[in-house]
Amino acid sequence: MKKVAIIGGLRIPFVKSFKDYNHISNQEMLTTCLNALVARYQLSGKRLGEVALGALLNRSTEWNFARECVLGTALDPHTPAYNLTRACGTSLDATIQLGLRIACGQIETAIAGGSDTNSDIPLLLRQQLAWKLTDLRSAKTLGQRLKILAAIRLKDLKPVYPSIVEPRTGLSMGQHTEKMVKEWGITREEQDALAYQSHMNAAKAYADGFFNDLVIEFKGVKKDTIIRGDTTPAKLAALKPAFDFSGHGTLTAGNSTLYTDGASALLMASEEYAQQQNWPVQAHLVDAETAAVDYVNGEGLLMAPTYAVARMLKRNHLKLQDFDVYEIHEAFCGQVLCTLKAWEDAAYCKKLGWDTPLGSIDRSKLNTKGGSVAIGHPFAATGTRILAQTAKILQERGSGRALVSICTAGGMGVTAILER
Ligand SMILES: CC(=O)SCCNC(=O)CCNC(=O)[C@H](O)C(C)(C)COP(=O)(O)OP(=O)(O)OC[C@H]1O[C@@H](n2cnc3c(N)ncnc32)[C@H](O)[C@@H]1OP(=O)(O)O
Repeated sequence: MKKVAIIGGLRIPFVKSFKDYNHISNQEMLTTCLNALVARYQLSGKRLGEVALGALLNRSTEWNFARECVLGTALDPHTPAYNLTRACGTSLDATIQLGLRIACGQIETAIAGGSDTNSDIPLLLRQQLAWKLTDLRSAKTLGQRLKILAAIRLKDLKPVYPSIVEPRTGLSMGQHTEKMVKEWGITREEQDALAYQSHMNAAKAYADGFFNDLVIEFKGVKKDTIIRGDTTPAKLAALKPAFDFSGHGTLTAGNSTLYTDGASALLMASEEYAQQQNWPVQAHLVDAETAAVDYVNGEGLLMAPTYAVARMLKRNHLKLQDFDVYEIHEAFCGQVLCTLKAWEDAAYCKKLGWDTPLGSIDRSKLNTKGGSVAIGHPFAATGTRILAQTAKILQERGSGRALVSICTAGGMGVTAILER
């Protein structure tokens, strides 16, 4: 197996939805990231082995989204590309799939990436109207057409908005997380403290220039807009619950990810190819694991990373404490805290196949440059956002091992180990 090198990643600023990137398409956002990678690594006219990209809120007419993005760049048009989605784990999964192909020697270099926007969403027609319009297309006579048109009702015209509600439970991600934090006894104060830390870490990373080469200007926006260096524990404590209005809700706009628009991409290569190109290697992708939970029958929706990490640690003969960097996607601060608490719980860890608890992590190593609550979470873009950040942290450290973990809708988890 060849060593899989992460060369570097970048992204456009992540912004609060319905504001700066109104009506900007996923394709434009992601193509911008690809073109920036092309310029940075002199890829103009070069054929890459493969490109894997994803967007969750994409139009059905953009069925060849990834290839269209590639054709919008200065890459050699002989570069193949394919769409891939695994909810919020999309671009981490794209990196893993491409990494496997690099490791097997099938390809030498690749780009993974993702994009999502709530400000240019694909609205759908109601199914009743869609069927009527399909029938209209195949109607043979004027009479048949008039009959179909006459059957269209005003209520048929109401559009269908995509929603992040689990179809099998009817609950949103936030409502599921409210259930999880109640099960694990995670308090509002703990969630707000993690949110505060996320904002402080991100604001400090910006002040230190950490994001200078990770975030490129787009549409006049130079930096992420969700990060609040001026937030305070008191401001966070004053926010009202956003998902549970019974008086017992603890998730708020402050300790949850806000709806976000953005895109990110990551260049990878085999170790040998990176050397030939004189590309400094930031880190190596060492292993990865995915998992799923039975949330329909009671498991916590966003707890699948607990399983994935437990399996990945066993396979690599590692302990949870054998990491210098922990990058855990903050879908909600509550979900991160449930995950950490579950790893400390002996009975739960038995279920994960461990005789002893996985134990605690050193919290000072967690999301040290800010997590998704502060930076934002454009669903499919988060994976390569986290990987680019993690690889750079490892490069700056000079050595070390990082754990990357993302929970996803549908009760899945995507996790990976990076080393330098
Ligand atoms: C696997 C996964 O990743 S699952 C996750 C998938 N993602 C989701 O489910 C998205 C969840 N997010 C949401 O549903 C929405 O963004 C919500 C409900 C959290 C918040 O929506 P909104 O109410 O529109 O948020 P908004 O940005 O307006 O914030 C509400 C208030 O909180 C304030 N606020 C938000 N964050 C902070 C902060 N860190 N500090 C201080 N105040 C804050 C805002 O200023 C605003 O105050 P205002 O009403 O006085 O202007």
